[in-house]
Amino acid sequence: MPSLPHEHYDLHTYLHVPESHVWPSSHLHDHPTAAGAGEIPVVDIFGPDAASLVGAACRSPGAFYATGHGVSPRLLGDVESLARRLFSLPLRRKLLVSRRPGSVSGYGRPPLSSFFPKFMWSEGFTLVGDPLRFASLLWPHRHHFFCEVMEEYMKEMKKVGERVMRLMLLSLGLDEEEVDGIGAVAELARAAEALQLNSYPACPQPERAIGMAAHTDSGFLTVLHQSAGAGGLQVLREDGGSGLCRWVAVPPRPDALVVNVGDLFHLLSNGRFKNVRHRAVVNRFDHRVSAAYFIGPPDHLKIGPINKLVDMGLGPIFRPVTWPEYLGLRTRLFDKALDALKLHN
Ligand SMILES: C=C1C[C@]23C[C@@]1(O)CC[C@H]2[C@@]12CCC[C@@](C)(C(=O)O1)[C@H]2[C@@H]3C(=O)O
Ligand SMILES: O=C(O)CCC(=O)C(=O)O
Ligand SMILES: [Fe+2]
Repeated sequence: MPSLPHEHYDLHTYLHVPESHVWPSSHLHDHPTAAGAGEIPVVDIFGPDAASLVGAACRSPGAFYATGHGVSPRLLGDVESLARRLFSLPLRRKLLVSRRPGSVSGYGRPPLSSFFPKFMWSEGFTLVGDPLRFASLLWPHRHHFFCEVMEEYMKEMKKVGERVMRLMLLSLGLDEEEVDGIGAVAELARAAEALQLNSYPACPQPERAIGMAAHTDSGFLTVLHQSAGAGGLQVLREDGGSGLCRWVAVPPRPDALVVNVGDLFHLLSNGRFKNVRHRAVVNRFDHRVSAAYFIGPPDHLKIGPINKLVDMGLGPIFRPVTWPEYLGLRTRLFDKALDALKLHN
């Protein structure tokens, strides 16, 4: 296999998984078919009892299928086909928009990959802010469609995120006034957001590779669209009471987006909502793509446990932090970052 610049691999060309992408079985434990399916709650986010159903799902497992979201299938299809088009561009073109050191956006490996000795079976592109500066380099003569679709998609995702966030806060016992008052939802209009497009080519030996290593997302919440087909998303679920965990498959549903609780909502809820650990496995036949939309607080806003949720006896579990500070902590500590904010052990 010819070597490519910057250790980039064309994953569509391999008949065997190269050593660089073979993961030790300790990381892949019970991978991938052992995962049960159909165990993630489904919630109509404008339906009856939406707040209490969302609340229950966010306590455990920390993820749910959101239906009734109102995002058009046309828009979801456009995002998916543009993601496929982007990743199928020649490598030299994609490298024009590669993620620069210290920058959050661009083409290349996501930050979590630096914590693992092996490469993941995926390509990623992170979009923060105006899509034009990337699109004009990727498609010098035909970038308008990409920009229009991504902008429309981010707007729609923000609406879904805002709705879900409101339901989450209401379910925690805050009333409408408090929800607007604490700033979280009101501030969402100026929230920080990022869109991560992921591409998982079919893999000749899926049991030896991983598409996206196990992690929690750092923001408030993530809204994920995944292409129809084999699926690959799995969430870690505690088996009722036993303390044992197992991976549960979250296959694509045509009517649903997947919502994941992130670290900062775990912190905001003083530990009530579960920042769910998840990963993406790959499969032999299907080239899967996903679009993960991350919502977090605006950069300047320190997020700490909501006063009303702080137990009088226990006090707050975490100290306040901004999203950029927290991303900095994650860069050093990865999945131990939240522990570093704990006020008592
Ligand atoms: C806003 C962000 C969330 C993210 C880090 C980032 O700055 C941009 C990429 C995002 C992503 C996507 C893949 C998984 C993840 C853990 C990673 O390494 O990069 C998330 C990050 C996150 O949630 O912290
Ligand atoms: O592709 C998926 O199903 C998961 C993606 C993901 O976890 C992420 O982008 O943070
Ligand atoms: Fe994630």
